[in-house]
Amino acid sequence: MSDFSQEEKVAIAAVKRASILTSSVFEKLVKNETLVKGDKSPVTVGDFAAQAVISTILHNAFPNDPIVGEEDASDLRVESGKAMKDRIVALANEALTAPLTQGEDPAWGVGPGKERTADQILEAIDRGNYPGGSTGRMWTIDPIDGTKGFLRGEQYAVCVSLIVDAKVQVGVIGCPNLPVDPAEPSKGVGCIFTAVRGKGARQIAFSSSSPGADGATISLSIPQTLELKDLSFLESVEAAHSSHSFNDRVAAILNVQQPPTRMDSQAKYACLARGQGGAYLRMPTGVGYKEKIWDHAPGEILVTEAGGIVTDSRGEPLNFGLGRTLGENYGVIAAAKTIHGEILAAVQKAQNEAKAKV
Ligand SMILES: Nc1ncnc2c1ncn2[C@@H]1O[C@H](COP(=O)(O)OS(=O)(=O)O)[C@@H](OP(=O)(O)O)[C@H]1O
Ligand SMILES: [Mg+2]
Ligand SMILES: [Mg+2]
Ligand SMILES: [Mg+2]
Repeated sequence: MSDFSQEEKVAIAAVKRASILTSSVFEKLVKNETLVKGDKSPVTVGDFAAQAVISTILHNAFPNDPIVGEEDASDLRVESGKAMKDRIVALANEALTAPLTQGEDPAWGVGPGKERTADQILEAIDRGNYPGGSTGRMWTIDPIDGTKGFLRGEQYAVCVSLIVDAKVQVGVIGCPNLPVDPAEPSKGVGCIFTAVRGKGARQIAFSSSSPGADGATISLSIPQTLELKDLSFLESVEAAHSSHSFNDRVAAILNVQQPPTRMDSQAKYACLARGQGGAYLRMPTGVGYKEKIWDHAPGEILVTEAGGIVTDSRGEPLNFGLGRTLGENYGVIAAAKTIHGEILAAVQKAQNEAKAKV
C-alpha cells in the first residue's frame, strides 16, 4: 500500500505552480477575462489555466488516475471564446515551462521546453470530467476556490485532493493571499496546507523551497482547550453560499461572544486547522444546492489530520463516494474534537426551532 508520499509531493508541486499563476493573473486581469457560468457563478482565465496546469501535472505523474475538476472547456471551444482560450493557453504554458524547482521531476510535464498545444491545454481542462464514484482512485481539482474572493483581491484557494474508495487520502490547499503567521500579518502572505491520512497536517510557506527544507514548515494542530464563548465561527462571505442568520442563532445558543470571521474558500478549513476561529459552519441557504466534492475533500482531511472532526448536521461524515457532489445538502460542521459535539447539538436545536416556526 502506498504511503502517498509521492502523491503529496506531486500535488504540492501542482498547487504551487497553479498558485503562482493565479497570483500573477490577478495583477493583470482585465474585464473581458471573466465569464459567467450557467449557474451564474464567475469563472476567470485564472480558473481555466490553473485547472489545465494541475491536470497536466497529475496526468503525467499518474496517467491512470481519473480527475474530478470543477471547470470544463466547452465555452472555450466556440468562436466567442477564442480570445480567452488564447490567453489561457499562454498562461498555462508559462506556468508549466517555468524552471524546475527542488524536488520537481520533468516527467511530471513541467520545466523548460514543455509547451503544450492549445488542443492539449483544452484536453487537460476537460480531463476533469470524471463523474466520481465510490471505488478506486480519483483526484479532485478546484483551481480557484472562492472565485468571488479572488476577484475582490481577498481570500481564495487552489485545491487538490486524492480520494481512494471514497476516502480522502491526500489534500493540498494553496492560499496565496493568506498571512503566513496570523499573529503577524506583516510577515507576508502565501501558504500551502497539506495533509496525508494518518500522517498529520502541515503548513508550508510559499517562500520555502521545499517541504521541511528551511524551517518554514509547521505541523498543524487545533487547540482542544477553546471555550465555546471564545469561538468565532468561520463562515462564507457570500450570504448565498451559507446561512449567516442560522449561524447567528447557533452562536446565541452556545453563548458565543465573538463575531464570525467571514472568509472566502477552503482557506476557512486551513485557518481552522491552524487554530483560528475554532469552528467552520456551513448550513444551506435553501433547498436544491448540492455541495461539490472539490469544495470539501482537501479541507476535510486537513482539519481531521489537525485533530478536528468534520461532519454534516446529522453528525455523519461527508460522503465523497456519491459522484461529483456530496448528495443531499445537510451542511458542514467542522471543529475541534472537544467541542464538535456541543456545536452539533446547538445546530440541531436551531434546526428544530426553525422547523417549529413553519
Ligand atoms: N448556493 C450555494 N451554496 C453553497 N455553496 C455554493 C453555492 N453556490 C456556489 N457555491 C460554492 O461555494 C464555493 C465558494 O466557497 P465559499 O462559500 O466558502 O466562499 S465565499 O465566501 O462564499 O466566497 C464556490 O466555489 P468556487 O466556484 O470554486 O468559487 C461554489 O462551489
Ligand atoms: Mg466556481
Ligand atoms: Mg470551490
Ligand atoms: Mg472554483
